[in-house]
Amino acid sequence: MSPIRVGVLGAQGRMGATVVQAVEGAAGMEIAATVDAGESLSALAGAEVVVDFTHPDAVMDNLRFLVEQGIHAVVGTTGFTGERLETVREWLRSKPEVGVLIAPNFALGAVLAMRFAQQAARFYASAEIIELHHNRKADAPSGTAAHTAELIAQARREAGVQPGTDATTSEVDGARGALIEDVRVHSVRLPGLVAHEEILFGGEGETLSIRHDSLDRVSFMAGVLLGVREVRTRPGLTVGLENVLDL
Ligand SMILES: NC(=O)C1=CN([C@@H]2O[C@H](COP(=O)(O)OP(=O)(O)OC[C@H]3O[C@@H](n4cnc5c(N)ncnc54)[C@H](OP(=O)(O)O)[C@@H]3O)[C@@H](O)[C@H]2O)C=CC1
Ligand SMILES: O=C(O)C1=N[C@H](C(=O)O)C[C@H](O)C1
Repeated sequence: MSPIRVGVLGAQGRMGATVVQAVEGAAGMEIAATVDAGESLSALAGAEVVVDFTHPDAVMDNLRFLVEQGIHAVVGTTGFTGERLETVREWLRSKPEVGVLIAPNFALGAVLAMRFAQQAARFYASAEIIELHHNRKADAPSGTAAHTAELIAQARREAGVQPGTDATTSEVDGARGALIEDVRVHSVRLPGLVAHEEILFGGEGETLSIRHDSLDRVSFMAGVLLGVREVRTRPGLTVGLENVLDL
């Protein structure tokens, strides 16, 4: 069988460079093209699957090009709102054979942590998230933390659980974090960190902490390579690696 021809968008970035190395070392795939900021997307025309780790401001234009060209896409770039996802679905209506996989986090442990948090949410009215990242990260909160908060909020809604009480009446701006739906998310940025998330639940006389640490960007690669292999057989939009892992 001929190797999967993979294009990488953002190939000189922290994630893109790691993806190029991973594809080069993987069986059954090869690099078809790499594109960075300021370069023409047309170089990707010969790729079967393109991996995008660029910037929230760039990713929608990239995706529109890929869908129009009939190229499957595996996207790790953050910044996907419900509205953006709906736009991608709209583009895919005229290209039903194209697969797009968008995942806020490709690390297995992060995907499991999100699923465990989703399972725990109906048992605990009070939940807060702390995400910790390197200080070169452009967006806050992280896409993973935002997605985790949405999953917790959705699980509570489905179970009819109201968010827990919080007696704060006086607050320095930002001290209680950002609200994603009804879940508070706190963002830490420090050199030395890679990507970390702690999901905290509080109940009667107990707390539950679910923590995941990516200590190296290699932690994302098994998920990205799985996505590259699977996206060709999954037409339409898939959001979250959990769907590919059948979790
Ligand atoms: N889903 C997941 O598992 C993960 C997701 N991410 C996400 O991936 C994204 C990238 O992260 P990271 O690699 O750390 O960031 P970097 O800034 O290191 O890399 C981004 C790269 O993309 C380039 N770029 C920007 N715009 C374009 C464009 N229009 N076309 C092609 N290339 C472009 C940048 O170039 P220049 O510097 O010149 O602007 C840079 O080289 C972020 O949104 C991050 O949150 C990160 C890790 C894991
Ligand atoms: O920018 C990063 O580094 C990461 N971004 C993603 C996010 O925002 O969730 C995934 C991971 O946390 C690393």
